[in-house]
Amino acid sequence: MASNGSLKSSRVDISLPINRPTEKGNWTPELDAKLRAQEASNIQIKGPNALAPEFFPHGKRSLSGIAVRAFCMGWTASIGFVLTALLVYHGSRLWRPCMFLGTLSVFHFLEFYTTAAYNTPIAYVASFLLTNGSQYRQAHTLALIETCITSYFFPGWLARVHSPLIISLGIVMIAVGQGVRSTAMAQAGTNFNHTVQSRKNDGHELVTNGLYAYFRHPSYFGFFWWGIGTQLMLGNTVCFLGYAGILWYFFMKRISHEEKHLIDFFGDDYKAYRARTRIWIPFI
Ligand SMILES: C[S@@+](CC[C@H](N)C(=O)[O-])C[C@H]1O[C@@H](n2cnc3c(N)ncnc32)[C@H](O)[C@@H]1O
Repeated sequence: MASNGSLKSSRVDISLPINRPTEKGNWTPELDAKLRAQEASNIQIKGPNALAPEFFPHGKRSLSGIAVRAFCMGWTASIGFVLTALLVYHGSRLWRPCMFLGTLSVFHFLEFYTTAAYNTPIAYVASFLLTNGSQYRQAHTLALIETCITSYFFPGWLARVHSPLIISLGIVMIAVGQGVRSTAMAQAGTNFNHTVQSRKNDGHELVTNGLYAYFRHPSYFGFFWWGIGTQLMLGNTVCFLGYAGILWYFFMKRISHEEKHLIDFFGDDYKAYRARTRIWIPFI
């Protein structure tokens, strides 16, 4: 590759796999060509051949940035779960923060993985959802602090309120929530976007099959119960109440906003879909 900085010389030959899922039903040769062109133009290159930032209108796709994050997620999850097993085996209460870090790493890895596998053109560094707003980071930091404090300083109290039944319930909620969310992202494919769309994109189709036949917002259902499950697993009382309240309020607002746009996009089809499905988050 020449280093004169011209756009032509900075072209890289990439052939990231774009799923051509005939089962998604909305795949046309035109859409395929458009997505491939978009993908090719959104690879971020560093150094003298770098494209200007305006070539990345939807966020960065730094391949090195993605590789580093995936590597860190893998290591954190592995160390977190191995330490959890060792600490539980030795009767230490400090398995909780390790398990939390492992669970968070799996969640953020799967956010990127499902996007990359089922909606390749919009798989950017941001798809890990690590920069999901300061309140999101604060919530997880507070949960980590609460579980460290209660595990270390209040073992007697924790032993009374945090029974194996509650821990098991939390783990089941995490597994179900994570499974539903990742499956929904896979089934919605190119119709799924981490950012609520206010304009209908070409090829955006109403998804009403798979999990969407039973849940109107399966990825939100999954995240809501996953989040509450993490706090049950950790034995956090303050953050359990905080997560439940904040997540409920957040999804209540978001769903009402998202559905207004979906009615604009799909009209009576969405109204009929809305009438026959439930969200399965209490009081929403
Ligand atoms: C973060 S995704 C969440 C999707 C859905 N609310 C869920 O929980 O699985 C947000 C995007 O999905 C789109 N979306 C939501 N429900 C949809 C459906 N049933 N069919 C197609 N697109 C949908 C919205 O237009 C929005 O841009």
